[in-house]
Amino acid sequence: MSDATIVVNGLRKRFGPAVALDGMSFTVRPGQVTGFVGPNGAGKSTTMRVILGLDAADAGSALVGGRPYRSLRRPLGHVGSLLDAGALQPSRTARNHLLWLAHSQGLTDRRVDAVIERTGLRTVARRRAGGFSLGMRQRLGIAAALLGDPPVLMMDEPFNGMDPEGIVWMRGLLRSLAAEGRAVLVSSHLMGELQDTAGHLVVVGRGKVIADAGVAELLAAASGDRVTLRTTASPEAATVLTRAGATVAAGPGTLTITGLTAERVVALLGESRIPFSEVSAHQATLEEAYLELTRDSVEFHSIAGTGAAR
Ligand SMILES: Nc1ncnc2c1ncn2[C@@H]1O[C@H](COP(=O)(O)OP(=O)(O)OP(=O)(O)O)[C@@H](O)[C@H]1O
Repeated sequence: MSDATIVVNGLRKRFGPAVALDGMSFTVRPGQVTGFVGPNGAGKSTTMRVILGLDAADAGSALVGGRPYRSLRRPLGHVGSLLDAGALQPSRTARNHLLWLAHSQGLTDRRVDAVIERTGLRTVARRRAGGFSLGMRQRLGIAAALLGDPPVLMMDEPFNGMDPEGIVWMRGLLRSLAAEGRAVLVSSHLMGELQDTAGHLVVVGRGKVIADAGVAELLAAASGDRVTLRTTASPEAATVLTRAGATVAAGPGTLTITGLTAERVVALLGESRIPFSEVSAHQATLEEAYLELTRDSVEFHSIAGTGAAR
């Protein structure tokens, strides 16, 4: 799918004195889920609105499959989006809402039934959307986004309001949409939602990109080279490992070692016949990696955290 890219280049946007976008640039590639994350007010929604032509940027460009959204004749066939799941006519049934959208874009009733099936809405398709829970509205919004079978998908906080079963379902759906070769951009606040789903992360703060990298790469960088060791012979272990060049810090019941790999630690302890019950390389979570990256970009730190509560 060569149309499956989003290219955002140098976007700037002010709302009065507030700078919403300050040179936002990134590319969303096909075949993987790209997580779009950052603190409140970082500019995620504004970026998505500019990509969809709902807000005009003061400078820069945003292209979907190489073209500005506004130049697309049948946009649903190029990009599907979920921005505000509340935006629907409450008296229409879910199916009628989708039929109305489909007919406005020259799409068939068969597409409507296909997306109802794919989003698990079959049993409620003839119910009025006004009575839907937020999670069901999200599914309906996603059904609408999929109507035109677009190569590009963009979703603003699709996990919002979903119960745990819905979250698991959503992760699977996002992964399968990406596996079909689509470019999938998903904003989220909760890193746990994106762990095991996103292959790539675009981390933003204060209107620009802070990090743009593969998830594996970010996790490796955040994990550092720390190794945890559990042993009943701490002093002996510390002596051997320090002599081999490591820095050793004692924690509750464990030693934390930097400067040696877990394999090397095991080998050194074995050579010196020092007993141990655990040697493990520290594996950061996506949330730890994210918090580390965005530490300087959060608009409102908690008062206790800044030491200002005196
Ligand atoms: N219509 C608007 N009028 C005035 N200011 C706006 C408007 N839309 C966005 N902003 C401001 O632009 C900045 C970026 O907001 P945006 O909603 O894009 O961030 P976000 O990353 O999506 O935040 P959140 O995670 O809270 O949804 C914020 O400072 C916000 O207050």
